[in-house]
Amino acid sequence: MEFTPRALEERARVLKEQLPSLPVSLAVVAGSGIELVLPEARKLLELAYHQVFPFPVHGLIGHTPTLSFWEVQGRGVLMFHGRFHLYQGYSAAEVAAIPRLAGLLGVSTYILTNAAGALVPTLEPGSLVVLADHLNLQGANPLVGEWGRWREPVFPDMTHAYDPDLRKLALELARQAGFAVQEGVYAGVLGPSYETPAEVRMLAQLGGTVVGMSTVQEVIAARHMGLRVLGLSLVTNYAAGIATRPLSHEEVLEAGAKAQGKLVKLLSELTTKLVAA
Ligand SMILES: O=P(O)(O)O[C@@H]1C[C@H](O)[C@@H](CO)O1
Ligand code: HPA
Repeated sequence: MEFTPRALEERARVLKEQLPSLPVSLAVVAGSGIELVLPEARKLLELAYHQVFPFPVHGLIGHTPTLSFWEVQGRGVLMFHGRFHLYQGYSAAEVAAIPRLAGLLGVSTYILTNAAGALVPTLEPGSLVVLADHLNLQGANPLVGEWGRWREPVFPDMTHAYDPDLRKLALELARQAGFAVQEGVYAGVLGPSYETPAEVRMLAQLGGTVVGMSTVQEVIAARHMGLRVLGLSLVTNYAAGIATRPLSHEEVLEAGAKAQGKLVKLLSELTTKLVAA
């Protein structure tokens, strides 16, 4: 059955009745191999994705697909553990369901994390990249057809897709914590095969800093919903040709798990600041 705006709106209506009645301001999405928690907050509820999304959910190693609801200073924070990827066979509309649902539930700020490969040799695995922009090289857009007509604007501006104030705040907090961090451009490819060394050279020449297989559809949909977006890439590996050994998803998951402490700390501080603002 086709996934329609009506189906998502209906699901959001039902979820609003199930979720604790706190004003929700923030949603956070965890990328591959990244287990996110908010150490200073209280988890009030957890729902499996098949209870949350009105389309069939099939998983991928590295993801425990659940939505958790946290209370931070009397406000609600949604955490989406795992995302939908085009390469898994999900449509662009399904991939974009997370930010759209978050928007319907009242979220105004959308923070996404992902695991990504470094396109430049100076960017070491384990470091963080605050996304300043992206290249959508996935050959898809979540606003095509009915979803684009769902709400205004039909042609959303993407000049400041990644919110300048949120970027500044994330950079400041990461630097204060002593993390290796820089701003960069996310080259979003379809996958699931990793890039060839020639593709990696091309992506770097196009202006990419990191490469990954997610993020761009979500960001387009989030901007269409009017959400402020912050994107954080955890560099899990050097991209092909820069890396000295073949790439594997297991390695990406392992590296993600090893460095996720940084993201947990940064997100915890960001959340506290943003919820209080
Ligand atoms: O969901 P993210 O973008 O973190 O997942 C990355 C990109 C691919 O799905 C996978 C490749 O190993 O990890
Ligand atoms: O090197 C990569 N390429 C594409 N996607 C990725 N996700 C993690 N690492 C990579």
